[in-house]
Amino acid sequence: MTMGPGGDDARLSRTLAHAAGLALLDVRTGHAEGKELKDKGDARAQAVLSSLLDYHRPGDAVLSEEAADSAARLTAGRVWIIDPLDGTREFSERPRTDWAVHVAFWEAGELAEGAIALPARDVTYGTDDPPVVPARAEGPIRLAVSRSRPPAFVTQVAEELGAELVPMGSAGVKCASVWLGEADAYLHAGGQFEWDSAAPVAVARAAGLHTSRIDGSPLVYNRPDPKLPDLLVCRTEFADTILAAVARHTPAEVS
Ligand SMILES: Nc1ncnc2c1ncn2[C@@H]1O[C@H](COP(=O)(O)O)[C@@H](OP(=O)(O)O)[C@H]1O
Ligand SMILES: [Mg+2]
Repeated sequence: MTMGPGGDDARLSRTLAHAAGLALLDVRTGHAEGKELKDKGDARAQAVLSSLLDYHRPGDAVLSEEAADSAARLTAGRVWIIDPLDGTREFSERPRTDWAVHVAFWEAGELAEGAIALPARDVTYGTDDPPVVPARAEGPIRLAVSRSRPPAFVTQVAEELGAELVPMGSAGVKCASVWLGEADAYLHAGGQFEWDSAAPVAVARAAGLHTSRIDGSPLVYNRPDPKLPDLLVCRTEFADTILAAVARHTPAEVS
């Protein structure tokens, strides 16, 4: 852990996510629509995160959805993995609130800290103060799933489990729905990148949730190829049941 300007790494993750979130809210008050609004949001949030990281942690490497990748991160001991705007589509659809800023900190082989801001809901979750997962009410398993491109195999798994699908945008918001008790699991396959899940997975782990690939193997970050196409984040009591159901359905998205 590094203490420096901006506090320790967990505290800095929160500060960065919150600051980029304020900038995104400002962008959203403008007149831009559609692709122009998405592009402005991506660029502004990237600029805020990049300048704050340059100032607070000039020696650290960065992997961002919105910046050129550098091989330097593969030999670095400290790497920030950021998605300046996750749920870009939903960001451009005012007044939707299911979009997020992801800031994760990776150190020596493992996700160490992270924060995710949901600016339109005026809340930031972080490993510095992990969410407390509420007790579960009775009822069918609820699976958070992409609202715009739900993987076909998730529908098959849901049918087998008698589960309900809860569609929403943003990987981060779907993970948050699990620690908030609004869903029991976020199941995804078919494509994603490390920045889509790093910060939400760091927070989910700190909250005591199960996090893995859909074959049950560990999620590994800061690899040479940042593709990380599938994941399961869920309440621990459902991990075995969901992984077993997934194993009975070969996802076309990953076959
Ligand atoms: N099949 C796929 N291939 C690549 N990225 C995907 C994907 N499905 C989802 N994602 C990414 O995961 C994030 C959440 O998607 P969704 O809301 O559909 O669940 C989005 O990130 P961005 O908004 O940062 O691009 C989206 O681009
Ligand atoms: Mg994303």
